[in-house]
Amino acid sequence: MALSKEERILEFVLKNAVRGDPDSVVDTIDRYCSSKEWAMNVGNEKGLILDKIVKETNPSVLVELGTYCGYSAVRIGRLLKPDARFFTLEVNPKFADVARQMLEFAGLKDKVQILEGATYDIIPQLKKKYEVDTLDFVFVDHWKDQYKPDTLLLENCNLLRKGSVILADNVIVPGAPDFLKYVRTCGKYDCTNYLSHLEYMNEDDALEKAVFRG
Ligand SMILES: Oc1cc(-c2ccc(F)cc2)cc2nccnc12
Ligand SMILES: [Mg+2]
Repeated sequence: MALSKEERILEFVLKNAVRGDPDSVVDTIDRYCSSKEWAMNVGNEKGLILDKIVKETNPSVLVELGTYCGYSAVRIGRLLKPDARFFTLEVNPKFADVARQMLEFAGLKDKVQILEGATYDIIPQLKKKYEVDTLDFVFVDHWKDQYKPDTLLLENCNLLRKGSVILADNVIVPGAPDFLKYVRTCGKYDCTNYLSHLEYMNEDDALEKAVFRG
């Protein structure tokens, strides 16, 4: 069977990046996806904004919704303190398998836990099954129609506390209008928009930061 695009990206990393060096993994994925095949990684331009917000937050317990090939899991994982607990959720088994190998190659296997399944099944398990109290940081980068429902689920599962940071990718393209309207008007969040560009393209895109008021 021919390799999938995600497997081609992984193969390029295994051949061209430096094992155990997360920065080289991130740079190598960006090189492949900007020159050979576009893929929906957050990319380096929005990635630098993500880095800055992760560093400012310095999270101890965090979740990513949508792992894909593991690009942002490597990006975030490389900035975390040794005892941080980072869960990344992926519904597609093939993507989860690529991400698992990507994280292992980057040397982040023990820092990032990939949870395979639907966010609406896993989020309600975080407290009891994964011993999470509340979340310091959530990176939302999965299917746009899930952004608002999963934000409501995080609230209703009491996983957010005063200061919990939700950072959402793609609020312009593909866009998550119902999520944006909700976090900006419900009165529970302080919102900031970070205008940038769609990964590997010149098209506008943005990240939205929504800090829970508690
Ligand atoms: O960063 C992203 C970009 C796109 C995407 C696809 C096709 C286009 F034409 C433009 C943008 C989809 C995404 N789905 C899930 C998570 N992140 C995504
Ligand atoms: Mg995205």
